[in-house]
Amino acid sequence: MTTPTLPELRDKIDALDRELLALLNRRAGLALEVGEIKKKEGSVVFRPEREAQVIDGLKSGNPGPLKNESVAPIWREIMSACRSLETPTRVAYLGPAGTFSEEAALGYFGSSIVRVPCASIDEVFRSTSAGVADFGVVPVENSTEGMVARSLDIFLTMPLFIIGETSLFVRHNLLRKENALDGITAVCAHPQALAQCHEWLSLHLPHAERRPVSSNAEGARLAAQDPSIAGIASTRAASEYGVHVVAPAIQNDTHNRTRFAIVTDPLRHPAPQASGHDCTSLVVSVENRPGAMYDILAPLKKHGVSMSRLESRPARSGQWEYYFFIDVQGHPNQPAVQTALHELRESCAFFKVLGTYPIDVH
Ligand SMILES: O=C(O)C(=O)C[C@]1(C(=O)O)C=C[C@@H](O)C=C1
Repeated sequence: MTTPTLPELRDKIDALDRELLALLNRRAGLALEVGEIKKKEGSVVFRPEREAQVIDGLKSGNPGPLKNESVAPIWREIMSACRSLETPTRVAYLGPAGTFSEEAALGYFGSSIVRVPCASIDEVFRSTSAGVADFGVVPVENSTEGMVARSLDIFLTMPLFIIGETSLFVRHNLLRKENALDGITAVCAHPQALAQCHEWLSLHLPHAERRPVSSNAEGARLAAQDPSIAGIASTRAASEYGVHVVAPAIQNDTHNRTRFAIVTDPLRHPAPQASGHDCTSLVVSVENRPGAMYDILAPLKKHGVSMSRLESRPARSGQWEYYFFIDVQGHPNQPAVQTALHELRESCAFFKVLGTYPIDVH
């Protein structure tokens, strides 16, 4: 048997690509029909639970050699393109172009979206609440630095609902106009990025001022204007602002990940239905009394509901009272979850469901 030549193999790839394109167009046609039905019903287009099920189903039946981790990004893009035929999806995130929040938004919704870059996390929440955007993408937790306090505080007051989550490996790079470390007097980046890189900064730029700015992309933009300033941002931001990566991967933790929540206005978008692999996020507060914490955890144990996260934030009452942010596995339409939440609510001074959504599929 003769091995095929490069041109022969490429001809075969071209033929398959034409078949794939024809199939994708048939899929897009079906999505358009689905869109018509939704328009008649007056129901929403974006269905995170359905998208999670599509990806889960394909991954579990994937015969390879395509790697399973390639399946989710490919189908997110396909569904993003199909979704955009049904209706535009406007997504707010902490901008400007080149931020990790933008990367998270594109990773979750795919690139066929209308981008709504915002100047601050507060503005992401406000734009989503005011209907300037359909969805907002906000950082909630970092594997090195812990919770993003500002996001959690806003969750307490804003009537927004979490409908999804996504997480991103965050590789921080030192960016500068000149390709050298000499002469850097200030490093401009988001406070979280400065904290996530403090070990490298202390070792290599101990005398440079660490100047917090509104986003890492803003730091990259400032670095592009002034050679005495360095920024800390992604390689995407480096090419966006035309600066050098002077030192790659300077974060303290090589496995540095940030988790983002996808939020929406519950009056315009219903909570996702159960996908089979779901998470429910809550915030509760309890009176400052013995056994209060036990009362929170007991209903979960009693009904076999797993808790995947527990964070506390001071309630700012001056009384050493706290809000607890809790993630439990499951969807409130499952009887065990429903009963556990009901019992939990009884023992809490404050109880709010922040959202229920499919667990991030990679
Ligand atoms: O199944 C639907 O409801 C669709 O609109 C189709 C589709 C898809 O492309 O598969 C697109 C958008 C939704 O978020 C979910 C899935």
